[in-house]
Amino acid sequence: MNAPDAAEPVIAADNLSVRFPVHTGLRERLRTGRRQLHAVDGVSLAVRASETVALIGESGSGKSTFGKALLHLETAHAGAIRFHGDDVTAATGDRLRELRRRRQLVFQNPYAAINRRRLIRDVIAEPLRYHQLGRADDRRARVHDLAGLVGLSPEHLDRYPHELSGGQLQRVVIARALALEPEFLVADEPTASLDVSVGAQIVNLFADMRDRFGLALLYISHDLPTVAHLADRIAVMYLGRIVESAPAAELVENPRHPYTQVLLASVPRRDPGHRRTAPARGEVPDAADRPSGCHFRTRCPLAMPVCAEQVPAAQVHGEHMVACHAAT
Ligand SMILES: Nc1ncnc2c1ncn2[C@@H]1O[C@H](COP(=O)(O)OP(=O)(O)OP(=O)(O)O)[C@@H](O)[C@H]1O
Repeated sequence: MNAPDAAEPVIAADNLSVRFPVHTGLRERLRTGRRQLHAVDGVSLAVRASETVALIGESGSGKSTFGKALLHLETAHAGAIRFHGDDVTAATGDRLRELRRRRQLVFQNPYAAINRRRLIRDVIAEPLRYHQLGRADDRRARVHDLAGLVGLSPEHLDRYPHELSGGQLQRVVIARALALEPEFLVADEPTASLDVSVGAQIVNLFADMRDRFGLALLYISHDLPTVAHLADRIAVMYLGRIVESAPAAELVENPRHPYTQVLLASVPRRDPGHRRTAPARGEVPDAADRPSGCHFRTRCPLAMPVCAEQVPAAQVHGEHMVACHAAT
């Protein structure tokens, strides 16, 4: 077997789309036909080993749906998912089972991810038992190692979930996700239910685990300051589409899409000379009824007539992509 190519993404989405049916009354269905909500609309994104790509955007922009689609937890309606270059979009059976081992999810609420009636040691051992890995003794030793790795002490293992804090429980979920030595991890707002300082420790733990195991990490968040430190690249999503992506420092220093500028402007800056962009007007439109052309145009301070008529093409300058008619 050839050595893996470091530049080859662990996982890549090519023009991936996910749609959901919109349930409407019979009269409307007869008038307009069956409607669909385009939660993810032609998204292309790749994550390499030891790399963190952050996906940011307001609630409802399709971030979680995209992350789940990469893990085969939502069905892709169009486009492809590649794992180490292989098209795995239609994987089933043993291949899908193997892929499930190699790709894991940590999501927002650790309480919802854990069976409350099991001891912590059994929670962490679940995937090892499910995939029938190792003998009972080996699994016991492995659970101890995993606990140490994520900063839990051996005493935590003989407790029940309700005896642990939110931060400790999120460490349990991370240990469980790492048990099968995945190559790709989706972290979906993993600090959203935690205090700021505990959340910061969890972010550091993700960075540690990424570096130690060479994980490809997709980190989903609506919090730009958090991801600016953690991520190598940031992609900004709005109503199903990536509107801008760039290396993290470049995106923060030189945001080119008005939506990214608005997201950054809502973050307090220490620099007193910093000019604030006007906040985006109004609410995010209904995802089942997106504006024509550029979906952001109804809230955009720079909107022009062309924005209603044409979907902006992706402009690529080096590693910086922006899809906006007004971006120069
Ligand atoms: N199972 C589903 N059935 C129907 N619509 C769905 C389903 N899951 C998500 N949606 C819709 O798809 C759109 C994208 O949702 P998604 O949860 O992916 O966004 P998000 O950016 O992750 O938001 P949040 O930060 O609130 O989780 C939303 O309009 C949501 O209501």
